[in-house]
Amino acid sequence: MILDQIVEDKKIRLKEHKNKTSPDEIRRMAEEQVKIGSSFYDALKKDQISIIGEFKQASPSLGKITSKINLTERMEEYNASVDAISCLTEEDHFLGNIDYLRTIRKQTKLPILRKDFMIDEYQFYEAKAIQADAILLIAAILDDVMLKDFYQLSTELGLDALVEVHDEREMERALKADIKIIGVNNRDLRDFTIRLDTTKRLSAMVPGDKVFVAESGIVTDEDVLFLKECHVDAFLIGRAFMEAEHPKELAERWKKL
Ligand SMILES: O=P(O)(O)OC[C@@H](O)[C@@H](O)c1c[nH]c2ccccc12
Repeated sequence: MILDQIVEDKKIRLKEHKNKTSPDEIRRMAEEQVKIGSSFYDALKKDQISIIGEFKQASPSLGKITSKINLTERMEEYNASVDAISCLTEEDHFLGNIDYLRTIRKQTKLPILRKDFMIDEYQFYEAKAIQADAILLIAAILDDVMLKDFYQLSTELGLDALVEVHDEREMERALKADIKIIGVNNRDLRDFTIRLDTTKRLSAMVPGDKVFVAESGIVTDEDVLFLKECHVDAFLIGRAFMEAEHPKELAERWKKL
């Protein structure tokens, strides 16, 4: 399964990162940071629907994504239209990098989500050191103990955690761990099929006080209308924004729909 491969490759990358910047050093860097970005949680919790705009240059399911605009142009559009940014930092399968997040940080005060496969404490200090405001926790690659420990560490570091689930069992685990921000990935990472109905199915389990995020496969007006019916608080949009000449126009239209 692709997820296993990504995690294996991540372990190798992690070693490289630790060799370059030692765990002691990264902790020190994390402690030194003054928060620049606003609150990820607050950005999604507000009454109106929120949009998280992603920066993603490739993925195992979509291959290489060609963008018509450069990163600076993209950030101008995002700054004027979305509520939070998601930046892929996974190198091998998504062609991400922590340097992209650093570049984005210089161009926005919007909250930034570090989108990666978090499997080691080191990555949380690193996220803090590069001035991310939030991190992603993927329930499918974490057992209950890791989920709880990483969630607690995030909170201690002042990082919001978006916990990603894909089925009822993972949703139950997230609810048991008392996670505040829950995302449903509509993409099945085992075969890459996309079903927006996943959000609809799981929405019934989510108590009203949670922040509920629909992720992946949101491309058309119909998709947006369908998900609004599911009472989500936010959409996470990658490909549609990456391929759009003017993501701002799309974001504005979708908010109003
Ligand atoms: O490009 P899309 O279909 O709009 O999807 C965005 C986002 O949901 C997707 O990139 C994503 C969701 N969960 C992830 C976990 C790891 C990497 C990437 C992801």
